[in-house]
Amino acid sequence: MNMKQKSVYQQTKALLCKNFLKKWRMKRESLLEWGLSILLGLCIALFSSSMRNVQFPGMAPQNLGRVDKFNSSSLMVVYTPISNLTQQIMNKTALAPLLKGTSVIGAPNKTHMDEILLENLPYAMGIIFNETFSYKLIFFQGYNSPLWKEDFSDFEQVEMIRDSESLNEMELAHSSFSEMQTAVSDMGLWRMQVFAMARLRFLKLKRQTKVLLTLLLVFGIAIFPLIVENIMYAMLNEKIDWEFKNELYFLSPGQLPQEPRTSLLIINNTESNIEDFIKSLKHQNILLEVDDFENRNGTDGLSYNGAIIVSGKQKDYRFSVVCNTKRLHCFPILMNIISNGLLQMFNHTQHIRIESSPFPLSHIGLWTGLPDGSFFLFLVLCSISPYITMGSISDYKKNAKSQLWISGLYTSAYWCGQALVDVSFFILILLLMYLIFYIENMQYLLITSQIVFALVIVTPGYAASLVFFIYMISFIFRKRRKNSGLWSFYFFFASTIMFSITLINHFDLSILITTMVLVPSYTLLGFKTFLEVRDQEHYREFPEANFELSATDFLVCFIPYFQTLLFVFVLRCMELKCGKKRMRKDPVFRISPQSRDAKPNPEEPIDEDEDIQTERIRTATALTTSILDEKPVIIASCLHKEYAGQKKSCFSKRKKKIAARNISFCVQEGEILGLLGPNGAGKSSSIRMISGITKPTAGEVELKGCSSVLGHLGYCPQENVLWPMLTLREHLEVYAAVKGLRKADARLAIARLVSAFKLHEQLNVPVQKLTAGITRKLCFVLSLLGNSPVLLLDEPSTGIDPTGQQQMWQAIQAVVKNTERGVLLTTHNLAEAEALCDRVAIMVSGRLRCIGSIQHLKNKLGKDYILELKVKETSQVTLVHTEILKLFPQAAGQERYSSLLTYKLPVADVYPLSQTFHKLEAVKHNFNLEEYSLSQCTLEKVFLELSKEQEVGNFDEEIDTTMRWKLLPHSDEP
Ligand SMILES: Nc1ncnc2c1ncn2[C@@H]1O[C@H](COP(=O)(O)OP(=O)(O)OP(=O)(O)O)[C@@H](O)[C@H]1O
Repeated sequence: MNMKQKSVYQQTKALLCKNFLKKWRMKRESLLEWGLSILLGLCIALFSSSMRNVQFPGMAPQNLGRVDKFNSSSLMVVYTPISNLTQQIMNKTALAPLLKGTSVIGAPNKTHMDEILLENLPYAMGIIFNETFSYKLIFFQGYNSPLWKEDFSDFEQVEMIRDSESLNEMELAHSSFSEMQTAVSDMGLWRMQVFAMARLRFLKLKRQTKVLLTLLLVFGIAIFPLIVENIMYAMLNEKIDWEFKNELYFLSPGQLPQEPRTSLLIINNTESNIEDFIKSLKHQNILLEVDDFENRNGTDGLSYNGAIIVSGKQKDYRFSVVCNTKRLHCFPILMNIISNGLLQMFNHTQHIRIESSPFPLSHIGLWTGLPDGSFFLFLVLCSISPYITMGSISDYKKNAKSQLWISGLYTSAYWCGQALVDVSFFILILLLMYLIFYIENMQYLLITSQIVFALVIVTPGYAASLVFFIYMISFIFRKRRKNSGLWSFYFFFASTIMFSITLINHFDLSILITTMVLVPSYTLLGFKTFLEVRDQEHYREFPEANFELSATDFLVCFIPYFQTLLFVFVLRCMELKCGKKRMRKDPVFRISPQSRDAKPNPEEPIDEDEDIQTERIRTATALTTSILDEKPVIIASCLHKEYAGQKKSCFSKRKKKIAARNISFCVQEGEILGLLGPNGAGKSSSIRMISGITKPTAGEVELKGCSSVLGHLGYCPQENVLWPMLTLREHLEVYAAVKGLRKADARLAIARLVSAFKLHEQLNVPVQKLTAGITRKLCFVLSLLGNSPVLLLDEPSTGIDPTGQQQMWQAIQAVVKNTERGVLLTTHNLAEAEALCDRVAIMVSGRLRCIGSIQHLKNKLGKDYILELKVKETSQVTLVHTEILKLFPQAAGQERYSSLLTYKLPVADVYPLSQTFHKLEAVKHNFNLEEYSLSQCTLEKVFLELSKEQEVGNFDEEIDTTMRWKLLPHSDEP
């Protein structure tokens, strides 16, 4: 084989292996599920051989008035500050139809504006323009403010005005939520959340065609033996059911001889006339041969199929029948002829018919009395529940559960809401199975009102116990795959084993009840068996009377209820031990918010800049202060996070990955803090620790309002945590209910957010069909819903178009400004940070590198100059480098590509610029440079350079601090 062939062969082999592995991993789960279902099907043979989108009520149309009906002729608009731009904006704004006749006045500053506003109270409104993108509108409460406007059409001519309206909408929406939410009690909120979770579960179940198809398949398997039995029974009945008619062996009068029929021989041994009997036989349409003279005794010769010998006296006949041994059914026919003859003699009009029927094959009864197919039906019924109730595993894996908890969902509300739908659905399936069982066994069943009552008690209990049992299993295996097929098989297997144990022990009641208690899937079948046993016991004593259930019998019906209570309790304990940090005190599970216990940070901060040290001290002080008003909204103190890294080989030690090192910062009320940093710097880890999703290895987090009723967070995670089958509207409605917004409030809040973010067209589209940008917007909008005192936004604007980003920025500013809320925002977009953040912190390799206002960072890091030189001949590079260091002794070399040299020059080296350029011109001339450039260092450049500190692989062990970029010393002069 030559090299080329060999290579093609190897490539093909590799491709085949890759494809096989890929396909195998992709299909493994479905294979498991379907495979096990088929396995379940195979058990049939073994066994028998052994024995809309539902909408909340649509939004009620609200006539809230129109903007152009807004009586503004007497209104005065005062704006500040006065600049060319603000004047232009206001002139344009004054042309808008709704401001027709309104006087627009400029005020040099805020104090001046307030004076004018007070003089003209209440017919005045103020506009304060900010430096960046936004401006603030000031209205006197209750007067003239265009609060409830849904119609934005008039605004489309002036984009600026429309934006301000959305901004205003957002502010108003948020200020109104605080009043609404306090009105919802703990139990009221719990109920709302339960219904929201039930609705969520119902929608998911309804739209998961795979689950429904699997259920249908299992259901089909369950009733398959019954169907087969019935078909076989019908076929056998049709073929074998036949009547033993006289014509089978005997000729009719006047009929020609025809094999195997003969005439019927009557031998009269009575010595008298038997005319009455003969007459009655003639009515049966049989050709008779009567021997009155005792010529024949009926036993000799094969010329007759049968003979009746009559003896005795008149009216006291005795009959003997003689049959041809080759005619199998002749005896019953002769018996029937005699019987009907006698009936005729006694003037009875009816006559007896005899039929041959097969043994009822479809009802080969086990000695419990349960027929085969029906018994199998019950067994499969026990194992159907995992297909319905294991949805919480996917919620856990997709982080949807964490997201709901962060949004304030009570743990118990999550499980109870799910159970509400799962239990009802399971009861429905049970009832359907009962119906099938009843139809199948109608003639054998003993149904009394007491049995029906017992079933009515036991069925919901059984459904609830099995559902909570599976919730427990789902919680334990929440990090694994959803092996519903496997669990279904285990349930089937366990029930079969339990039945065998009770069978071996001759249905001993104590053993039966023990197995019912120990194996929840067997409880129903056990109860059925229990009824059978009680029936048999009763029948032995009183064969005639119907058996009735005693009070102790009814106690057995409550076994599943005890199991349910036990499972709910275990679930609660597991949630308490391993669940997420709770934001609120659960009114049902009685779990209190977990105290964020502080573990001391092992690392001492080293080589930290002054601003980081100041922030650390500020954070420590804020943590210990007892004055609530001075408490920041977010306090992150000495946060440290270590992840267990991957092993390089099975013998090597697992290296830890440090994502955050001793981070301290706080966010004040009304502040937006931007957290910047390169990929893998530890931003998301920090935000996850603050939200409570991840537990810090060391350090402490304190959030405002976390132990109060409003203790939930507005969190927009980096990945979109959504349910693909649900529509945008359904997501908003579910989260609104979780956050405790009443229906009317939720409707209003949703309408406002939808119109502010222009999501009308996507309202009823399932998330899986939305574009990435819209999906991201939805995640952001969900975090805005409700009155969250803390907003944690992890790269919210990723994938959103510039218009959407602006809407988002305005919304963030609107919810924060002049409120008690604080926002922590991570972003890679420096423009976003500049537009939004009051302060910015830059993280590199898990450490905070600098923190402060944008201006502070610019002053601190962005003052140096960047010198770039491109040489024509690479041999000149060393010479040029030496020359530059000679001319600018403080120059710091940056990256070097073959012919491109980059230096960072401190301001002191550069000024005066004329001299610098003179020197550079000389270098260009002497060293034959292609080109050179000298430019100021931007914030972006600083960010990029700080990012370079983060070397790949730093996280496995300690950071190599020798690799750190040393900032040049800078002077305070400009
Ligand atoms: N669950 C985890 N297990 C192990 N390592 C993790 C885990 N989560 C994050 N890391 C590691 O921790 C480091 C910090 O990750 P993190 O997601 O916090 O960075 P980031 O700054 O948010 O990055 P990006 O900007 O890409 O979102 C990374 O090296 C990452 O690989």
